[in-house]
Amino acid sequence: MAAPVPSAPTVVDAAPPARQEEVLTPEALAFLGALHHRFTPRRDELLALRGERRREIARTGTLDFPAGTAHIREGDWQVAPAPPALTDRRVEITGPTDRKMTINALNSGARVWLADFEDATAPTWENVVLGQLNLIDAHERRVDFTDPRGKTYTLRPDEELATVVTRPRGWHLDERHLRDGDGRPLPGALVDFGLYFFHNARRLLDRGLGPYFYLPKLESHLEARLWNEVFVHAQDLLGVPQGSVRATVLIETIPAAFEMEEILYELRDHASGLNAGRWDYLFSIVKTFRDAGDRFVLPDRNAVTMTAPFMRAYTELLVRTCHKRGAHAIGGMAAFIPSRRDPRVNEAALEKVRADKDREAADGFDGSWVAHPDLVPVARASFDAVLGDRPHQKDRLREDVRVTSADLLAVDSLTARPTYDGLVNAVGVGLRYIESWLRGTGAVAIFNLMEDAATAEISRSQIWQWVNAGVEFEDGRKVTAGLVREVAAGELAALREELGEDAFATGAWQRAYDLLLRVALDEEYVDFLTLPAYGLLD
Ligand SMILES: CC(=O)SCCNC(=O)CCNC(=O)[C@H](O)C(C)(C)COP(=O)(O)OP(=O)(O)OC[C@H]1O[C@@H](n2cnc3c(N)ncnc32)[C@H](O)[C@@H]1OP(=O)(O)O
Ligand SMILES: O=CC(=O)O
Ligand SMILES: [Mg+2]
Repeated sequence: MAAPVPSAPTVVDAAPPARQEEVLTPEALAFLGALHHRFTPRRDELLALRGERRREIARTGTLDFPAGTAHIREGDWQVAPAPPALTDRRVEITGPTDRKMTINALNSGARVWLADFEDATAPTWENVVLGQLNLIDAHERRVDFTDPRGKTYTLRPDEELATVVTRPRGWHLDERHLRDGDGRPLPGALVDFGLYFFHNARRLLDRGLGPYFYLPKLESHLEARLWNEVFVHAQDLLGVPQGSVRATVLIETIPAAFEMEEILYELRDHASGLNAGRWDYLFSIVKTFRDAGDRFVLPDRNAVTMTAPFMRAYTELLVRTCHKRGAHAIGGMAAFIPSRRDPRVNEAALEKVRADKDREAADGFDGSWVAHPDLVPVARASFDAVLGDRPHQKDRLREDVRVTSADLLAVDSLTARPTYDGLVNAVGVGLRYIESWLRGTGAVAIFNLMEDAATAEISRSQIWQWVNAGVEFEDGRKVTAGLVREVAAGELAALREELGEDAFATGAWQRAYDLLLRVALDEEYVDFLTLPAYGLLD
């Protein structure tokens, strides 16, 4: 008897954005249903495994390179050669997929655009559906747009456009507006991947490109294996040649830093690189070792730089691992945002980003991320200076790099301590970011820095960590839940004063305040702030 055909998911509780039917065609929904039927049970097991592993880390207080996969680390293998469009990746711009930013990013002069359904996007149904529509329209070259002021946006000629690499949501997030016959939501990761792949894979291949992805927030090589199985099955279902998909994996959790080789190995026929996702990485350190008392207490976020020894160990190991396996090593995001209004802020941002990109290029990275079009020339200059006409520097094997587990875990080598100002900043950033996210905007400039889901996770997790580790400031004041509430109430009152009653009331401030206190203070640490936040989103 033939296997039953999985039923297509249905859309529930969602006002349909214009042209939704072009994205959620019956065929596309059937494709999502097939992915969901086959892979969601394993996704669920892997999420449960994260919890088990975390409990084991809480028990042992440490992490190490897994003994069971030593043969992979010692083996002789390489990832598939990079396709032409992903051979020179010296500058990559990231950002959400709204229509204006889609055009601006594609036109920015960067080699790659990371089209983001993760850290930079609040996954409202409208953002999810219209983001996919904008990508389809961009690939169809019909994405022109006029803003409310009458400014028009059109795409540059093909050869000047960035290559699109789409980042689906992480494994942990569900898409509650798409449900199977039993009422279960589909994983957001499969929805974002599936819709992009279904609508664009063939068209991209016809143009000599391909369906390219960034994979976020992985915690183990088993999660990479699941992604690989999704790719193989999706390619089969659409009759697309195996190996068409290319994936760059973000190494942005501390458990994944111990499995870089294994992650590349699992994806080797589809892998095109690793990226050093520094912000989620810091969040993951706090989260993973949250029961370890004082040992993993990070100082104020702005005091932890990429030259801290444990951060450097992580990026050096990433470059070495990638180049040993023939993969690209892509650097991370410097959060300084240029200003077109304030030359002083602008110059300071350019200078800091320049230093960050210079260091990455000198360390052997093959390219790096920027958050804003005005930073593209800055990053390009840093990489041009090192690469010249070469598309990458994978021949720099960095065999000089030796990184031990102790190096990756040496957080206590930092001498800076948390400060009261750092607490005020964490509360202020957390509040402002969550408020923006709840209104549907997942990337914002706050205090001249780029803030997204990853950086906001650091803010709220640091507050949780400082309270739970009983941190004392230099003046002897202890970080308590009471102090955090006092600071948060002061911030909220100041915002109300600054914005005025009307603007304050039309924002989502009270909900943001309540949520921040919950995810920063609840005794039971919430794994991702976006999980409870999603329940408050349209
Ligand atoms: C930890 C991580 O995961 S990092 C990756 C995820 N985070 C991101 O991708 C953040 C990307 N960056 C952004 O979203 C934006 O740069 C922000 C929100 C930080 C700042 O944006 P704005 O306040 O609009 O900046 P600003 O006013 O200077 O923008 C100037 C122009 O550049 C455009 N722009 C700014 N950043 C981007 C971007 N990343 N992609 C495309 N266009 C952009 C703006 O749309 C604006 O266009 P316009 O002149 O046509 O209106
Ligand atoms: O996604 C990138 C990060 O730094 O987090
Ligand atoms: Mg991230």
